[in-house]
Amino acid sequence: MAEENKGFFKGLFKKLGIGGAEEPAETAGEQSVEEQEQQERREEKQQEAAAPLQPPVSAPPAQAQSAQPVVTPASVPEPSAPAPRQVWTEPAAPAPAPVSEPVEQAKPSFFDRLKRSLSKTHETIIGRVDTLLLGKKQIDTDTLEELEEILITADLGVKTTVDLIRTLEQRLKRDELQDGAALKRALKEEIQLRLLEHHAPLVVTDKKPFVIMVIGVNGVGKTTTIGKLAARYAGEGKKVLLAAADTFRAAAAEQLETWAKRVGADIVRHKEGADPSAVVFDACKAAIARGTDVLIIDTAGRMHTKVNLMEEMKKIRRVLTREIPDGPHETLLVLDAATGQNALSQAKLFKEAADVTGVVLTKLDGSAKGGIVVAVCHEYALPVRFIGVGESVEDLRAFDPVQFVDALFQ
Ligand SMILES: Nc1nc2c(ncn2[C@@H]2O[C@H](COP(=O)(O)OP(=O)(O)OP(=O)(O)O)[C@@H](O)[C@H]2O)c(=O)[nH]1
Repeated sequence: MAEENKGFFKGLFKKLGIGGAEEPAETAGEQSVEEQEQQERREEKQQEAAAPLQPPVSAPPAQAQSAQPVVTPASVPEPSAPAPRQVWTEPAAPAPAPVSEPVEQAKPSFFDRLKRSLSKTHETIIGRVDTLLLGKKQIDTDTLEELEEILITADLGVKTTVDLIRTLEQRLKRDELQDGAALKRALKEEIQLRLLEHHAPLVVTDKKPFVIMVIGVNGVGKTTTIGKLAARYAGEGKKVLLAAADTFRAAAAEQLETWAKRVGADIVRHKEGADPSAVVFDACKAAIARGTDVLIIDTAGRMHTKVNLMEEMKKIRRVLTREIPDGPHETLLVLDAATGQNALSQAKLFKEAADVTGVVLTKLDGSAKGGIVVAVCHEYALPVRFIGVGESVEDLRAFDPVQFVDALFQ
């Protein structure tokens, strides 16, 4: 071996702390091919043994401490064994990417989720408005006429659209709509104003129990909404009782029971087909006796005519007010936003039949008909209390008109 190589190996093994046993055999002449191969294999093994000890440089400290896929003991070098350090001069191989380590993604904010949920509605309204305004140098009455058509077909409702266009015409006369951007700004402001006009969040007072009666046709998301509301109030430390007064479908009570267990609420339920009023009666008694804070009543939505609906509602109210004279404190109508104009007809029917005090619009996620929020609110002067943007508990949110319009226009 050349003299400088010997020096090099000596230095190397000294650094590795391996000692003379590992030193290449001192021979008078050159190493044999076999010896060289053995030497190379030894060095490769040393490098392999050293590599897993390299900390994954890219892993942030928090992750390194978090629950990681457990490394089986077999692959962990003995803690007492002197760990050979990797010092070989080969270009350092990048540390293996920690592919198996779950990278904690920052949860998108609710505003981002709302924006995503409204993306189809955004396309239906704002996308089409943008196309209309593309290259337009001047805003005139023709532009507003075309805008009117867009808004009506985007489920804002005829009454609300006509009202919006009239206001925009006045603003046009006042020279406030010089260009497309100004028109878009004005449209946003006017929609926001109409939503704010009737806006009122649901305030659960300290009446014991505070009674929320939930109504709406089947399939709109009533039971899911009740479960989410129960989770919200139970999360605030309130004692919640659910009344399964939708006795037409066994699965409805079961679904409610699952939610009750999940969120730690009480439930009163009868057999399938029982009288809904009897369930309400028992639930009221139980709520009073147990000192319940919030009593939420699920009702069936299978009354196809207004007369039936009114009769059923009257009966439930009669029983309820006998036990809790000022109840229900909130009659919450659940509407499926994805049904567009149907939701609007339901709002009309239920408002006349059931003294609705607030609305929940569910399934805004993935629907192109989110414009219905504006129509329900403005046309029927009903406050939208909550919106549903998905199936999980955190997907029911108190409605915020400013945030909603911002998310819609962005
Ligand atoms: N994507 C989405 N799905 C929802 C939302 N709210 C409810 N759902 C789903 O809509 C379906 C119907 O919901 P339910 O709560 O059973 O509706 P319901 O009005 O109680 O129906 P009945 O019990 O038949 O009267 C379920 O699959 C829910 O998970 C929402 O905001 N977004």
